[in-house]
Amino acid sequence: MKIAIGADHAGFRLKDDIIRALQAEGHVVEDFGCHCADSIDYPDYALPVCEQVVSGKADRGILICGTGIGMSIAANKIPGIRCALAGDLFSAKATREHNDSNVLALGERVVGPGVALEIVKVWIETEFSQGPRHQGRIDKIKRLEDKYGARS
Ligand SMILES: O=C(CO)[C@H](O)[C@H](O)[C@H](O)COP(=O)(O)O
Repeated sequence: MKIAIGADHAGFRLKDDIIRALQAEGHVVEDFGCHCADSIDYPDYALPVCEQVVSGKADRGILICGTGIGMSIAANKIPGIRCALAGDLFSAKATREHNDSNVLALGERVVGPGVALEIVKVWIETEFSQGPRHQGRIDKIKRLEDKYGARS
């Protein structure tokens, strides 16, 4: 799988751990920064990762900040992105099965690297549960984007 990844200054250490783990599993990872603890603004790093996903250049995206919240808010402003903030394995699995999430957000200040790497693994490996129940809800999210996207 091709995965785009980005982080702010509060998430770049976990990003590097995740990149190593994904590469060890054979995934192709493109790193959109940042690379040090100098304070930066997470929306600037959410955007290129999400653009890779909506353009189809990447299969999935992963974003890390202190809590994962800022990254997830920013990512979900971009039409076509379904970004899930996950801090546990159940949610990571469910958001793939139910929401077909295409971007995962993590909080380096919230989850330790051990849990984070397990979350990434289950999120990468879980397939969307095809079927009218979940697809119908995703279609309704798309209609929300169509109605409000230009103003959000
Ligand atoms: O957006 C966030 C909060 O939901 C992220 O956790 C950021 O990483 C955080 O705000 C950065 O905080 P800092 O005090 O500027 O390091």
